[in-house]
Amino acid sequence: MYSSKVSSLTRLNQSTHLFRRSFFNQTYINGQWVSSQSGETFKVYNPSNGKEIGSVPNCNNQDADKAIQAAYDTFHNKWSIKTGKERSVIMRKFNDLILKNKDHLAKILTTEMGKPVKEAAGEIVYGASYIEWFAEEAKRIHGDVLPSATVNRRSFVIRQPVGVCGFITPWNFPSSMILRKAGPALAAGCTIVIKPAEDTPYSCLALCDLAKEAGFPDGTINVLTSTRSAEIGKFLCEHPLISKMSFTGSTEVGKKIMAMCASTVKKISLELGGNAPFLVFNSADVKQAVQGAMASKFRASGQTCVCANRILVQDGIYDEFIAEFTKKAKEQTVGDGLDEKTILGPVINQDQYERIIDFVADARDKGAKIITGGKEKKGKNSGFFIEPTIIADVKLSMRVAQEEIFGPVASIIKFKTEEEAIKIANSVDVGLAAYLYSQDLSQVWRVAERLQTGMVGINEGLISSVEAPFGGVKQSGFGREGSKYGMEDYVNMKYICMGNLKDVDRTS
Ligand SMILES: NC(=O)c1ccc[n+]([C@@H]2O[C@H](COP(=O)([O-])OP(=O)(O)OC[C@H]3O[C@@H](n4cnc5c(N)ncnc54)[C@H](O)[C@@H]3O)[C@@H](O)[C@H]2O)c1
Ligand SMILES: O=CCCC(=O)O
Repeated sequence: MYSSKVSSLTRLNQSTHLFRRSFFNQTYINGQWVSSQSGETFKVYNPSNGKEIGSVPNCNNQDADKAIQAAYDTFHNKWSIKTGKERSVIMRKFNDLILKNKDHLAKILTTEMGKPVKEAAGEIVYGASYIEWFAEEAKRIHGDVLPSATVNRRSFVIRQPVGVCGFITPWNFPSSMILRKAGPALAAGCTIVIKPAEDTPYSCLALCDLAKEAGFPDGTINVLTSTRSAEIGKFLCEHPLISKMSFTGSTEVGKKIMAMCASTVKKISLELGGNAPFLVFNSADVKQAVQGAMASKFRASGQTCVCANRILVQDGIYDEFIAEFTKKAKEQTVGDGLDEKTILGPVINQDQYERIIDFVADARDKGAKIITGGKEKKGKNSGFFIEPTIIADVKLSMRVAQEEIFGPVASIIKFKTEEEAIKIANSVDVGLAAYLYSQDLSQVWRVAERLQTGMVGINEGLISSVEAPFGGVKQSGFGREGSKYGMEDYVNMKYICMGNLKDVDRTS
């Protein structure tokens, strides 16, 4: 298993030299490792130390066209014509290969993205779970027989793959955001063209090598590593041979994707930004709430779309919650994700680093209290580290309350009544995840049903799992990834009407 080009990956642990060489320096189109037709490459850096990891091809529209054409041919001639069971067998093998190489993939992920290697291994397992789940679902893409209003007719619904799918994915989950889309797409019989985030192309390329080993036909999975996001994005969205775009990233870019897809009326899924409210009521178990807040806020150094962004705490337990939360936050070890002791890695890059530091300054200037942190951990040129930060007495006018922080900064707002908390929670134009902590069962249902989000965690800070539908409402997008609902985004429903059935026409 895991032979040829990637054999160095299996030796990842043995020396830094081999480790560095195991990062692919070509992209993957039509089953081949290739350079860009532009002849250009771009550099990728490790956010823990600012050092260059390597270079990958800077693909252009010519490369994109080649990848789309390969995906189109493979869709029609090889992948969609397999039975669900045949696709399932290959997907199952892909899942097994990912899990077998979990530790190697985790190190690649940590090196390019920064999250601690244990957390990265968790992401690999999480991503693989979508391949495993949808490998099973591939065998269950059922149709329907509908009751017909006319005796000499029979009506059916069949569900068919949408066709070639374009994926544009973010850097914060370089592996699982791709696999979460690839699971249902591949199971349905679709082929894919992926444009991974420019900060983190290596996890995607390593997955392709495993996909080849698993036996996907050439052209089933294609990758465009590129810094030309806007150009390639437009090309994919407007290309007539692409039937569906699935985008995970910011709301700002998601709106552009939606507008660009209008020209060819593509099916789209948008998994966009959040601004999760985390409500802690007086009846909550405070220790449990703090544990949930730690998990939700500081996962991936605060760089997840479902991270608690506004922590709303009721006045009766406000001081107790802050004291306990501060104690736990101070215990976090910040550092290089490859160091086993690290709990919090760096943030992704200089822009993100400066954005977060500005958020803290804005809150401080407007009168919030910085309880702990708020500072860079080391010189920013040697890694983008930020201490876990807690800001109390946050007002709604502050940037930490209005915008998605995407960093290890917790903003805490005091509230008095349930009505006030719900009003604040729903006051933003996005609605991905929300959390609430309460031991009052009636309150739990009252509040959960009124929160304007696609997902709600009750007395639970980590809610993502393959069995559950992941997705948002409002400007957090639409479409659902994972679960029994996840296949719907990758199939078209076709109604088939069979008429003039003489032998069943009871009127003749
Ligand atoms: N809802 C979810 O499931 C989910 C998951 C992860 C991240 N996110 C969101 O993603 C954001 C952070 O990720 P990011 O900074 O990579 O987001 P981003 O929108 O800047 O980039 C996402 C992807 O879009 C590409 N891109 C950028 N500009 C583009 C353009 N004009 N046309 C086409 N593609 C373009 C990028 O290269 C990248 O591959 C946050 O807002 C976060 O909440 C959402
Ligand atoms: O960042 C968004 C994805 C996070 C998750 O799947 O839990």
